[in-house]
Amino acid sequence: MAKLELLPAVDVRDGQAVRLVHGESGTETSYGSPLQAALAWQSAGAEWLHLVDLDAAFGTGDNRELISEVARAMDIKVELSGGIRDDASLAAALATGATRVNIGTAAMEDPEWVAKIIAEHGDKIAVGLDVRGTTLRGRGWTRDGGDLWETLARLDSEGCARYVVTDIAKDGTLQGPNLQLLKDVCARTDRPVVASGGVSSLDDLRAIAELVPLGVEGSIVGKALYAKAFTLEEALEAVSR
Ligand SMILES: O=C(O)c1ccccc1NCC(=O)[C@H](O)[C@H](O)COP(=O)(O)O
Repeated sequence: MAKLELLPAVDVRDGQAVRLVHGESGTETSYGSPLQAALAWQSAGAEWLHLVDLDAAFGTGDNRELISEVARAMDIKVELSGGIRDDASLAAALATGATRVNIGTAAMEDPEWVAKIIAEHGDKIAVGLDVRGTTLRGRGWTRDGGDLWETLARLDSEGCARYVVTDIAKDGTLQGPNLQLLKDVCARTDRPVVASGGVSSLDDLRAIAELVPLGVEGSIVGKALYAKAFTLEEALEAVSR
């Protein structure tokens, strides 16, 4: 059976690595230098880094230079997220050398542009399906963006290569992933799914790994690593068999 990929997260706000609760601005816990965090995950054996520009996602500025510095310093694969909504921000994201970029808001607000970039860039484009219930949320998860299932069907028909699925109610809470949501998404698409939000324990990761045969390819892990619920080495070991 294919193993579950792990993507340790570095979410950047105002130049610092942070974690939010439910993705809400103002709930930040700071964890210092994003570059140091990213290098630590790489040294611990990560094959992927999930790197998020939260200011770009919220529209409160951006950390573009720092994000680029972090992405360029990595020898591992990078998934870049946050505020990629037009040609300029996409070009800047791809210029960092990121393996793939994650599109959120634009998938709801600018479907024609997203269809165009999917056609142009193939599996360098993933779409973030960030939901409360089955309602998508955009603009840093602050605004409703339509129905999950309608959007998934549209993106599938346009050839979207991969989805990053986040239950916002779980994100940053250490309350465990929404396994049912992941199963439901996998039942409606044959594209790989990356799980995000809520991982609290090695058992959570093992439970997500059970969904690999259904189409779950990877899991993002943020708060649990920063809170030292387990080490990345332990997590990689837990999903390696
Ligand atoms: O990814 C985004 O664009 C984003 C926008 C607004 C708020 C949060 C956003 N991302 C958060 C993440 O990707 C987290 O790193 C990830 O879900 C990890 O969650 P957890 O393991 O629960 O800390």
